[in-house]
Amino acid sequence: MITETAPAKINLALHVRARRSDGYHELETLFAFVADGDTVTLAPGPLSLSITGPFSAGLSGGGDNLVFRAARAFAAAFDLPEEGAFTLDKHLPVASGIGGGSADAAAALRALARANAIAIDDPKLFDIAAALGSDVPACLLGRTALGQGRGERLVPLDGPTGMPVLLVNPGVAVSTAAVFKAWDGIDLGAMPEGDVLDVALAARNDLEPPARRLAPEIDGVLALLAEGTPLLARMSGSGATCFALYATTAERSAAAERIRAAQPGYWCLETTLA
Ligand SMILES: C[C@@](CO)(OP(=O)(O)O)[C@H](O)COP(=O)(O)OP(=O)(O)OC[C@H]1O[C@@H](n2ccc(N)nc2=O)[C@H](O)[C@@H]1O
Ligand SMILES: Nc1ncnc2c1ncn2[C@@H]1O[C@H](COP(=O)(O)OP(=O)(O)O)[C@@H](O)[C@H]1O
Repeated sequence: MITETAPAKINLALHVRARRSDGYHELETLFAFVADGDTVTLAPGPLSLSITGPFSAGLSGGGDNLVFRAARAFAAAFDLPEEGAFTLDKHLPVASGIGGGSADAAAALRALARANAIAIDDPKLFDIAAALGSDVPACLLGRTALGQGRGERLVPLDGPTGMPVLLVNPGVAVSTAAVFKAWDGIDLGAMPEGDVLDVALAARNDLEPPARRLAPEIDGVLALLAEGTPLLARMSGSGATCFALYATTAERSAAAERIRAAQPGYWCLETTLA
């Protein structure tokens, strides 16, 4: 059996630069990953998927699941039979801006590559990933990177590994397509260059205003995160999950404790940057 982790992605910053004629948007985004997420396992057998874990309810295990889509695309690209008994242990909230589905697809591709002795940096794997979703190539790379294009053009960067992070989700699913559609079309400018943390601090998430209009619960999450002592508090991706970075684990734990007491229904994950 092969086990692959599917860590949550966060967008330390996300600048939307232009609407494209193909329905996507031109981005500049700082991708980072945390130490926790879903887990995908692959055992020999016919193609199947079993979903366990705290966020398994409400997630379809049918053919449209990104794990199945990844397995079918892998088989087609490498001319192999469609097979593999997958288990997905789902710990990340669904449709929440932290790329859970994309991470699962990337983990399934990594597991299949290992099972078939295909190099993990095979360019064909990145082509499959890009066809599955804009965030899947970044999840396949799995390290801090600048993403351009619709997110698939990647430049690896050295990030602040080990930095304490708190993720908070208010329990509302947000549609990525709807948030991009609600973007006002105004290009607020390029992302600066330099040290990842400095760039993140100087940059923005341009999807925050439209996401906040669609899901006002995000306002409450950002207000709670701002009350502590974060180095940076911001929404990730198209939301509704927000993250905060801290200098110490004590500051992160104090913030988590305060938020859990104020909003017991919110999902809070205390983790670190990978
Ligand atoms: C916003 C981001 C930031 O990392 O993350 P999430 O909020 O999904 O985590 C990504 O760009 C999401 O990537 P992903 O979730 O893979 O999106 P896709 O399946 O490719 O696209 C879903 C829909 O989002 C819109 N979309 C996505 C990416 C992009 N650069 N421009 C877009 O306009 C399109 O309407 C598209 O139909
Ligand atoms: N394995 C999966 N995990 C999560 N969502 C999935 C999965 N497979 C398909 N999806 C679908 O993909 C959409 C986006 O999910 P997700 O990747 O969690 O969003 P986000 O990137 O915003 O965090 C959801 O609407 C969900 O139904």
